[in-house]
Amino acid sequence: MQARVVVAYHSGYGHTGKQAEAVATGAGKVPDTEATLVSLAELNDELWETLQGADAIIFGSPTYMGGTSAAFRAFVEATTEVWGDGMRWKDKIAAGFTNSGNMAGDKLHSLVNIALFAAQHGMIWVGLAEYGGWNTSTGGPEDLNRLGSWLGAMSQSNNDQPADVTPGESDLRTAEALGRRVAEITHVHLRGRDVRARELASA
Ligand SMILES: Cc1cc2nc3c(=O)[nH]c(=O)nc-3n(C[C@H](O)[C@H](O)[C@H](O)COP(=O)(O)O)c2cc1C
Repeated sequence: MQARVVVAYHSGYGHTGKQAEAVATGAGKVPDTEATLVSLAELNDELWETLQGADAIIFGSPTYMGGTSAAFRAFVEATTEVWGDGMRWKDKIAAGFTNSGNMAGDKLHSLVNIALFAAQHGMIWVGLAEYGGWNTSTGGPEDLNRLGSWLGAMSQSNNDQPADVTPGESDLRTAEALGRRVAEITHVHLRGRDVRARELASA
């Protein structure tokens, strides 16, 4: 069975876009997974069709002033149409990621906001499930999940460097890990749903 994972992101200056690419790479590494990357810069019919066809949507936004970007928020508000039309994203798998300039930078607030948004749609949230890194005397910034986030994947980009340099390698590996996990969980979910439908049909 093919799992369709869509990574839907906004990025003002490319840094969250780099993270989004890594998330999609991770998802695409899981066999029988179709990983699609879509920008939320333009909310057109093609975008809505792609999102409707997804089994899982991984949402990404930069953290601006302690929350998701205005463009991401415009997308969130536009999804009320999907919600109002019979909760069409209900039971899709969801996850989230964010990038910002500071190590903390209030990124958690963006992830909480994205998780609440997914919950309002009746989606099933998947966290990162990796130990936190860079938290011992022998740890360092190269550790996986160096920013110690579990609700979703975080990455940090130096404010004075472009997206081809920052976020760094460990944050991109962390983003890949999220993509892989979401794809794996999506396969399990699809299989389970299939089995359950057959059980109910034969009951
Ligand atoms: C309007 C604005 C607000 C920002 N607010 C924050 C913030 O609250 N916390 C933070 O750590 N960085 C903040 N930054 C820095 C960005 O998060 C950082 O530059 C990030 O890499 C931008 O991602 P992007 O290239 O995908 O747009 C802000 C940047 C902008 C332009």
